[in-house]
Amino acid sequence: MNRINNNTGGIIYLDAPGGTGKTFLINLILAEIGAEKHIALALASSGIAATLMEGGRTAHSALQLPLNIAEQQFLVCKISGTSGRGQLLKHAKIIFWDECTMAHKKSLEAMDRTLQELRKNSEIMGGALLILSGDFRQTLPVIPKSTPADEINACLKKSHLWPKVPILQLTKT
Ligand SMILES: Nc1ncnc2c1ncn2[C@@H]1O[C@H](COP(=O)(O)OP(=O)(O)OP(=O)(O)O)[C@@H](O)[C@H]1O
Repeated sequence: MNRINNNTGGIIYLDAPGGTGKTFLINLILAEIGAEKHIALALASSGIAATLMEGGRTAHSALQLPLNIAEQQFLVCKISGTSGRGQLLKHAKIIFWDECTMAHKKSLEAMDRTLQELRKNSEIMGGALLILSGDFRQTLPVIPKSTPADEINACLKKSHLWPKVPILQLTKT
C-alpha cells in the first residue's frame, strides 16, 4: 500500500505455494484500493483464475494479446489510448496478474511496451505497479508441440524483465 500511495511503479512477484492465500490477499488489496477510489486492474492467465478476483479479466482479453504470442517479435498490444480499455491501462494505479507463471514471457514484455507507450513513460510498466502472483511449482506456459526446454525458455523467469522483479514470499496466512 505504501508503494501505491507513493506512486512507486515497477513489478513485484508474490510467491507462495498453492492454497496459501495469494488470491485472497489480492482481493483484500483490491477492496482497499476500491475504497480509496483508485483504479486497479485484476488480470489472470486463465478464465477460472480471473473469476476468483473482484472484477477479474483474463490478461489475453484485457491486453488484446494474440493467440500466437510465441511467434511475435517486439509486440505492442493494439489498444488505443482513447478506448475504455486504454484509459484503464493509462490510469490504473496497480495491476494484478494472478497465475502469472502460465504466461509466456512475451506477454509480459508486450505489456511493458504497451504501458510505456500508453502512459508516455519509459520506466518499467510505464511507471505502473504490477503485482505478479503465482507458483512456478504448479504450472508453466503451455506451448503446443513443444519440448520441456521450450516451456522453460518461454516462462517469465527467462524474460529480460525478470532480473528487475523483487520477490515477496507469503509466510503467514
Ligand atoms: N488469511 C485468510 N483468512 C481466511 N481464509 C483464507 C486466508 N487466506 C486464504 N484463505 C482461504 O484459503 C483458500 C485458498 O486461498 P487462495 O485461493 O487465496 O490461495 P492461492 O495461494 O491463491 O492458491 P492457488 O495458488 O492454488 O491459486 C481460499 O478459500 C481462501 O478464502
